[in-house]
Amino acid sequence: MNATEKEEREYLEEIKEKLTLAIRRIDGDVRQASDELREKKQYIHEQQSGMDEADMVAAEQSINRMAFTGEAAVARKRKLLKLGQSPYFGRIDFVPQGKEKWPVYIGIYSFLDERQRQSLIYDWRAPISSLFYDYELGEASFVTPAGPMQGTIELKRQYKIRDGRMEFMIENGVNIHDDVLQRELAKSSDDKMKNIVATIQRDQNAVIRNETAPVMVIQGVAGSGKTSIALHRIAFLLYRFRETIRAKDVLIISPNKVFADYISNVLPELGEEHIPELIMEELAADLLEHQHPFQTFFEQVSMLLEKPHPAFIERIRYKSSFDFLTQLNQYLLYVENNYLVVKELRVGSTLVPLPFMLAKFKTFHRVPLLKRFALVAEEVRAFVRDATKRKLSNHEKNVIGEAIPRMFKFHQVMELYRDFYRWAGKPDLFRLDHRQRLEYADVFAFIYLRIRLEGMSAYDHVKHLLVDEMQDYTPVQYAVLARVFACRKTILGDVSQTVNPYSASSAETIERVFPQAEVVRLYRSYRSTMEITAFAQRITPNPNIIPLERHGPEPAVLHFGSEQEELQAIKGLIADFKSSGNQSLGIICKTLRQAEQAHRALQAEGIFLLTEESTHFKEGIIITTAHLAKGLEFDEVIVPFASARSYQTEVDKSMLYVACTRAMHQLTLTYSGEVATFVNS
Ligand SMILES: Nc1ncnc2c1ncn2[C@@H]1O[C@H](COP(=O)(O)OP(=O)(O)OP(=O)(O)O)[C@@H](O)[C@H]1O
Repeated sequence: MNATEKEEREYLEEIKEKLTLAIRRIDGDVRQASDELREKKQYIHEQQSGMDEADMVAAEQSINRMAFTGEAAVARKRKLLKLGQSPYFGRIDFVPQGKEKWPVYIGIYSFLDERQRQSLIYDWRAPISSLFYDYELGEASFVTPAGPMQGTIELKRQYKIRDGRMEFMIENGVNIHDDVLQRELAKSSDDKMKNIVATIQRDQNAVIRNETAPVMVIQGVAGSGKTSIALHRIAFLLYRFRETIRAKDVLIISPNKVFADYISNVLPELGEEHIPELIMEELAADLLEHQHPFQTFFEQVSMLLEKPHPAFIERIRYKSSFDFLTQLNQYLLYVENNYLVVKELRVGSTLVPLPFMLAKFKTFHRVPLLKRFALVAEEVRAFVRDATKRKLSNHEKNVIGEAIPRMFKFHQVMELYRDFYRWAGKPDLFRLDHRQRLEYADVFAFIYLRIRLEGMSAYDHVKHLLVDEMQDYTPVQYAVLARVFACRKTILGDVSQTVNPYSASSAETIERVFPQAEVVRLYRSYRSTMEITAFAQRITPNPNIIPLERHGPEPAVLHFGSEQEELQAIKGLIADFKSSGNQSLGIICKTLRQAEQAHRALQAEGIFLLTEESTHFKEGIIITTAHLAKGLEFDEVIVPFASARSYQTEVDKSMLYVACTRAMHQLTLTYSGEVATFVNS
């Protein structure tokens, strides 16, 4: 051990000591708070009879305050305990111009020596911590609340501290990030998504710390860290704007419950509370007030995979186009200009003249059309009241209330939605599914019409919206999101990983809906070995992808005489996996039917079947579909039934690409008959 390392180890012990003391102090505070709380409750209980309402309110407030202080102390203690395990991961010695050297240790949370009023550990989100991510040795600057601060970085170190013990320390080198990154990526993954604070890369840091973009669109290749970055960005914004945004003010829209569960660890690991999340279908059901049953996205994709009917594809294709949104908007104009015929109105002996009626409709022209009638009716009632100089009877009120909506051709948004297809000259493109539900492609278009015609304010409280898997949402869906969520947004995805190529959106499409968006493109891929990335590139090429230099076995493509033989061989692969040291294995099929078939054959091997109904991510060996595996990753992936018979269409190709890009270290495809042509191309 050299002198520097010895010094650092001693310093680590010192910090741990200080953390232990701080924890003890908190324990004391918590004990005191709980004693006081008990005493206060006792006092109130005894004095209750003599207290008036104001006393009771004051007592309740003081109890709440005490409880809050107690809870805050407990939360702080939890953070300090975690810091005790791994207090910091980086250090820079920064010398601001004309000032003394400033050693800055950076950790997952901040730690202040309260007695000396000195920061011992800086939160990774603090302004000064950006130096660690953005610069090597030499000149550097960061932005403080008082303006930019220039200086020089004289030293940069990285540490891996686990269970309070220093595992390694890396000094100054130009590639210090790469060394640690390589070690991190070579590890096996056994669990849910993890935080990456110690190895955030410069381009990723720029996205995380962007404070200005009203809409941030991250288009990144498979494994480029999009989801990780987006979650770190939320943690950053919660820190930076802690006075105005709380965890409960953020909303994550995820593709499914398993994914939501898979990512649910990251923010708590970063010390933030749980963030509310919804899956797209839940949002849709909520916006439809649970009144219109509809097909799910999974069901739509399953139909495309199992029975790809041309008319069904045509409906999806049309409703996923930007033109469709334009036509809906044109139709709304047409409705305004043609379906509302304002007339004069006779109420008893009073005539409400046409100019009055027109003027009132004009006054409310910004109000959604179907909401205007009630407002105009109020005005008309006032007019008649003034004219007759008496109160109106209920009958007269009702006459007015009913007569005005009658000036409009339709009453239900569903009638208008059907009419849209007649107007567009495409009546065949609207169909309910075999269970009389809306097809998935219609859900957001119908919601869009509802919002435009009836208004909506259900999600005004959301201050930041995160949308993952953006490629799977259509322009109409984005138009709905834009209207429902007026807040800032982070939208991320990869157009190569669409599960439905007929309805895929690229960053460019999203830019058309959000012209104010800042688009960032990420090409470095961190997840897979170069061999796996090269293999996946043969399925869906992307010349821009930059795989991180990390090697592993070549992906294997194994041929068998029959499906039985194939499944028998997979049992052998599972046994190999169990003795390999790898911790997670994903067996990823094209369809649920295939996954169920494989599950039946492999059940004895302790495999968990993940389906659309699953709500939790499972560790170990999982069998699932490519659609559900999207966003997840495994040390090892097996793709069964990778035959030409099974993988034929564009949708199939997307599925194969998604399945292969889930593998971090090892990938095996098995098939019987002919191998899928996408694999050979
Ligand atoms: N800077 C980094 N340091 C360490 N690991 C990283 C970094 N960036 C990404 N990773 C790792 O790369 C893997 C892929 O990250 P993530 O799932 O966020 O990517 P993604 O772009 O959302 O992937 P996909 O679109 O393929 O689902 C994860 O294991 C993540 O921890």
